[in-house]
Amino acid sequence: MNQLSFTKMHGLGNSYIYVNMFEETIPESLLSSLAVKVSNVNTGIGADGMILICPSNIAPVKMRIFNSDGSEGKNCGNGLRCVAKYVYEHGIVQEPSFFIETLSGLVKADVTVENGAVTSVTVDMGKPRLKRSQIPMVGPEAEQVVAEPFEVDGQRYEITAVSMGNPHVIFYVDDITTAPVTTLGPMVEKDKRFPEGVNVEFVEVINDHELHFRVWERGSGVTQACGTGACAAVVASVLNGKTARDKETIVHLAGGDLIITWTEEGNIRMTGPAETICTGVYYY
Ligand SMILES: N[C@@H](CCC[C@H](N)C(=O)O)C(=O)O
Repeated sequence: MNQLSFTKMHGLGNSYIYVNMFEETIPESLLSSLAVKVSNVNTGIGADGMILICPSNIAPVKMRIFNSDGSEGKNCGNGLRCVAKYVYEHGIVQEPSFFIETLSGLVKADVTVENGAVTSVTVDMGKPRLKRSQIPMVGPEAEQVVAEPFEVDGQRYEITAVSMGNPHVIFYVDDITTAPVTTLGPMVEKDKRFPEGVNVEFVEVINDHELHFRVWERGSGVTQACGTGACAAVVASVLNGKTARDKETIVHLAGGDLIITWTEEGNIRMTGPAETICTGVYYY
């Protein structure tokens, strides 16, 4: 039987099983099925997926994220803050500001440390990608998808699509408590117009710097929070004239709040917490 040391961490309730690949070895062919197994709440550890903290040739560390269905994502906002906490607290990095490699590029993390523990992390998530071909979504490649009519099951909606290195689609709702997260979410996640699938977000605008947010994540379903999704919601809200550019926006997720700014220079800055739940050994 194989065994694996792990750390379970969460960012606003979006939990993953973190594996330190500086010390562990897992064959590439097992990663997807292992993510499914460890995520299972009954027969595994229970999480929204698995995140690998890996050596990198271009940064101090590389993050790989697997959803609970075993699919590999290209980015994860809550995961980045947890990886930043892990590598700082485990001495893999010594400076409070450092780069993390992801499958969608390099991002920069700045940790806030109190009594040796990381309490909050700001990540410069880079620039949102707005062309249809970059989401990706079928249709005219160079066009943006902003307040575009979108029909599902005979019902008409309006969508805005944003890539934060991974695909997001935003639906505005009048009341977040009745948002059709578990009904519309899974239908849109696998809609053919999004050839790589999509993370589906529901947003209620409170005012020009505050949003309510719920999510159906590609590959994981309902989660308490999605960092890249919250960044995408802020971008969508600026594009739709609902919130201001270059101003801090508070995004209220099911698991707590993120503070996000789409800066004048074009990058997205996200600040929020990262927490360690437990460590252990998993047998497989
Ligand atoms: N929870 C994440 C996003 C995880 C990946 C996503 N489900 C995908 O497949 O793109 C976040 O905090 O950003």
